[in-house]
Amino acid sequence: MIDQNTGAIIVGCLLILLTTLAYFVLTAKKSATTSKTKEPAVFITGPSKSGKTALFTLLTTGEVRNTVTSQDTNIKKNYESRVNLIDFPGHVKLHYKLMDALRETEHIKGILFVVDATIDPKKLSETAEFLLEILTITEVSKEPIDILIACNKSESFTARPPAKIVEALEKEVGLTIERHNKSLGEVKKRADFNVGGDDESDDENAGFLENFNGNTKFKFSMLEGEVEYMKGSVTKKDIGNWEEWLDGKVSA
Ligand SMILES: Nc1nc2c(ncn2[C@@H]2O[C@H](COP(=O)(O)OP(=O)(O)OP(=O)(O)O)[C@@H](O)[C@H]2O)c(=O)[nH]1
Repeated sequence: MIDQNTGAIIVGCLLILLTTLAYFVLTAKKSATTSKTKEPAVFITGPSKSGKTALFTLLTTGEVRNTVTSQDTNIKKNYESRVNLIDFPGHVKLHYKLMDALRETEHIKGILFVVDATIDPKKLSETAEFLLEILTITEVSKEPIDILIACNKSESFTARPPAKIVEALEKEVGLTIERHNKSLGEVKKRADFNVGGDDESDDENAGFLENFNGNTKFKFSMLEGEVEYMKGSVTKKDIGNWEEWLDGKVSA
């Protein structure tokens, strides 16, 4: 038989135990969602089949190897004893992996955005949308993040000059911003009509995108982060310019 006092003590102990347990579970959950990765990183990204994994392999092994479409990230920890070099898959359905990493990494030293220079500039709209998606995060980060548009496959006779590719990308990014701001404007008008003038938008990217109104042509030079472009060829191991850019970012 347990007397009344012993019962009260047991219940008290159980309550303390449960409260402590709940506290630890909640704190662990909170820190898991708010803490950012502290290790500095350089990201390799860009559309599918542009040669990202081939470049990652060349940078990390010095060899040109056959690659297959990636479904997951490739990571080289302590690249040049300084940063994590991470290659992200290019498929649209896997872009979230990059977006999550962009939000969760505290020190992004630079982004190598690899494009296929042989692609018809008229078919760059998806690539521009992807780049804009990246910019909406990198441009509002504490430190501006620099981007290298690495125009790969330049040894091919169908490759276009990097300046042409960048010009086409700027145009497409500008058009995407216009479309976005126009539809946002329409949503706002409807909201004003319905609720009598609420200026607040729940679109987290609106602030950045609204900086660019229809009167100004979008240019990469308008951005906080520096956007450079250089040609190269992984197959021909002609990546000296990109490596120089990378060295600059890694040692900054
Ligand atoms: N001609 C040419 N082909 C290249 C070059 N670099 C890569 N490739 C080829 O392009 C194809 C795609 O290369 P990957 O490295 O797998 O492309 P990726 O960007 O990682 O593609 P995802 O994994 O789909 O995102 C492969 O067949 C490579 O051999 C290059 O400099 N010149």
